[in-house]
Amino acid sequence: MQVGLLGLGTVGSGTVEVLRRNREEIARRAGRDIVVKAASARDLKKKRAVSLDGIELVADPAAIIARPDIDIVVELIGGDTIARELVLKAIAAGKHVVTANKALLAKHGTEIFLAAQKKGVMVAFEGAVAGGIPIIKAIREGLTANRIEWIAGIINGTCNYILSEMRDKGLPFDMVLAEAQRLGYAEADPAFDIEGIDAAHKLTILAAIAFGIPMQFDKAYVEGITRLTAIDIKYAEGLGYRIKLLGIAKRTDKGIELRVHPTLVPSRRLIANVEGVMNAVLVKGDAVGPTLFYGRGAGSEPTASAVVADLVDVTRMATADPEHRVPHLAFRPDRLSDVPILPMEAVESAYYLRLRALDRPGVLADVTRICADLSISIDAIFQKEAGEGEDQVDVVILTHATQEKHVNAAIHRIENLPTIPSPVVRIRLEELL
Ligand SMILES: NC(=O)C1=CN([C@@H]2O[C@H](COP(=O)(O)OP(=O)(O)OC[C@H]3O[C@@H](n4cnc5c(N)ncnc54)[C@H](O)[C@@H]3O)[C@@H](O)[C@H]2O)C=CC1
Ligand SMILES: N[C@@H](CC=O)C(=O)O
Ligand code: NA
Repeated sequence: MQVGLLGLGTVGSGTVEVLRRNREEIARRAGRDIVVKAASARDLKKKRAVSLDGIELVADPAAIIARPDIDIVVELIGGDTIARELVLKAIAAGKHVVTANKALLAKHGTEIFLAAQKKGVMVAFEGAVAGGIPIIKAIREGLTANRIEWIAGIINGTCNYILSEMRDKGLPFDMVLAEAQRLGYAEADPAFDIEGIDAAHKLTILAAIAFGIPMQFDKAYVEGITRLTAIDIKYAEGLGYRIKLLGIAKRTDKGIELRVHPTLVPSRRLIANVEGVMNAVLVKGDAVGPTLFYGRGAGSEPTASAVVADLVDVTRMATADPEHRVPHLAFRPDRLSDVPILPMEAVESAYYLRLRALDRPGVLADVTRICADLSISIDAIFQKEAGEGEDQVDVVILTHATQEKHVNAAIHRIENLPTIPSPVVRIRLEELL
């Protein structure tokens, strides 16, 4: 199979390297040689760590799509503008497409998969979610007997790396983010990572293949890690929890929860101990029960591992009748469900609340009364010691599961108390299993 590669950055160069190094083994698996014939790059003269011997370098990615000798176009440019045009162009030209671009699929997946279905070509995207972990294949094929109940995952390597390094080494946020960028983990615009957007792109894709719903990125609740403070990480640790950026997709009687936010997870859970760039995805199926998938979620060769696996899959299935291929999103495109995505206020979770209170009698009574009025059941309440010479104390409350709208109402009332001078910190808490 002849491959045309669009983009020779972190993942593109890893793909060239893995294909070159494991060429023979890959050919023995795929039944045919898979070779990169041409690649497009913005800077043709740039010195690269990877050997490009035998690969024709061109500036214009559209020229690669137009070549009749290219069977598969691999899109590794990123973003959802040029990449969308190129992917649609490749499909229209009858090429199969492999991409690791979650932003593109979460926003334009419906259009892209429809175009591919009409043209009878494949669009493979294992690299788009949790890097090297074969989670798309696992959910779409390995767990296909199950009614998936929920998914909870650490699906952004950059954020997990930042949280781990802040907690373990006490390093400042900005310094760790710069290191994640240097290591090739972060998106071109790292705001996509730290604001939770990249995790929401991936969660959108996971929810679609798990529940048989259309991609609905615009309905996902997205909260990143930029407002997390060292003090909450420390208090959580003291209470037996770790804070992780989780993507959660869950079926309920009323609809589907689709949410990305920092989450307290009991420290004894396996997923709480996933550190650095590693990702982990918990999938609960009705027949299999809980399953956990773990591995590198970002970086050059881990992501290339998924891209090359897709190339092998496409090579194996290229001559098969399109009707007999696994559907792109696991479910037949004409059998998608219109079950609604729940607004965040309707979601149920437990909560960690931290308030800074004036050290006066009756403050705790006021706060607990507000919670009781709103039927919020308190699991534990801790008052931290005031610092030397301070007349304010931190109060930490852990609640039982309750609807988010009740917690928001309680926070509003607590913040209006004269004894509470600053905003209440709210972090969701999930026991998970
Ligand atoms: N870096 C990672 O760990 C992972 C990245 N991804 C996804 O893979 C894709 C690529 O990511 P990276 O390799 O990290 O990005 P990158 O920024 O390292 O590489 C992108 C490459 O595309 C080139 N490019 C940009 N515009 C171009 C154009 N018009 N024509 C030709 N080339 C152009 C750039 O010069 C750059 O070399 C993105 O969609 C990203 O979200 C997915 C999983 C992991
Ligand atoms: N920026 C992403 C790269 C992989 O998808 C991440 O940090 O996880
Ligand atoms: Na993957």
